[in-house]
Amino acid sequence: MRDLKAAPQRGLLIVNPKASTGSRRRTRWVVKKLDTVLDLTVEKTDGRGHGEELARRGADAGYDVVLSLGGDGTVNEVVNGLVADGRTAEEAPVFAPIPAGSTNVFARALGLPWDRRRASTAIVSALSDTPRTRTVSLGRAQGEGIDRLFTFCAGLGWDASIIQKVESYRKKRNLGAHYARAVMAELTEHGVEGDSIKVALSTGEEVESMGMVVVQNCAPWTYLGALPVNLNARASFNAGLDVLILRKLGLSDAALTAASLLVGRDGPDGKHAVTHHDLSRIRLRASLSQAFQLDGDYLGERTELELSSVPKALRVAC
Ligand SMILES: Nc1ncnc2c1ncn2[C@@H]1O[C@H](COP(=O)(O)OP(=O)(O)OP(=O)(O)O)[C@@H](O)[C@H]1O
Repeated sequence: MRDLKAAPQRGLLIVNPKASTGSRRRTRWVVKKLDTVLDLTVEKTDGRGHGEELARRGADAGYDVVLSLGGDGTVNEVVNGLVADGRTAEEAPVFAPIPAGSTNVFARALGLPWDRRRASTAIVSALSDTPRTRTVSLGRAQGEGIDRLFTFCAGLGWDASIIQKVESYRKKRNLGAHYARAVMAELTEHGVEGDSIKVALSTGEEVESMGMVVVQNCAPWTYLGALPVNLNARASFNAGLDVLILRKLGLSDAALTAASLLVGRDGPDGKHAVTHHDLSRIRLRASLSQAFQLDGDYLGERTELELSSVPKALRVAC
């Protein structure tokens, strides 16, 4: 086990220069701040997958702390690189996410401020005199050519189709309006008829979803601006996975339920949607291939997936 040593620890900052709220000036500010407590190396990502490769190399090279400066896509890549090759939380470097995306769900779920300056200050304080870390769970998605960890959520069906649409709109500002537009577009395109997704829980229960299954490793599922969207409000880094299963989509009021869940107005009502808490495993089998998302990134279509909880998988400074 590699303990946090007295400063300066060796730190690697992985920067996504294309992250939606990043800039060279902001990166310089963060680097200067981190330099006060870390013997810091800075690396920039040059495209998809590079963050994972840099983090894996950083873990192999024995860095004490690896930080990301980017959005949740970069967080996902860096985390997958850090715990690659079966590294335990004790063997991997401590991780810290500095927000530079538009939503930054993982960092905010850890209690870090959205503002990167305030988040950097909190992380510097966590890494200073009395190193402060916590160990969090991760989720793992396996099946049909995928084996990846997720930090906050995975979804099959409607929510992933909506994320695909929001990504295609490309403009990152006014995310709330983009979500609302995507929900309406999804309703217009597919109506209220969802495809069947069979959900087998580690408790032995089996439930059928008509159109949407959202799995969370922590709460909230996402934010619309400052508003947390809590599909599974009890989800926690200290427990297994939580799941929301949309049960019926055959009626217009069910479509409204789905829409209001996705834009964060209401929690599940038990009739149209149910939730299950603290599960070690969830198996999904869809009648037709469905849109799939991991940590808010659309990853194509899948019919069969297994999602499992990896307890105490990663140490974070926050
Ligand atoms: N140099 C680069 N050029 C283009 N894309 C990159 C580069 N480096 C990383 N990426 C990719 O950009 C994607 C999105 O990055 P990230 O999540 O950090 O920012 P974001 O899109 O602004 O975040 P959010 O979705 O929260 O707004 C990641 O999947 C990553 O692989």
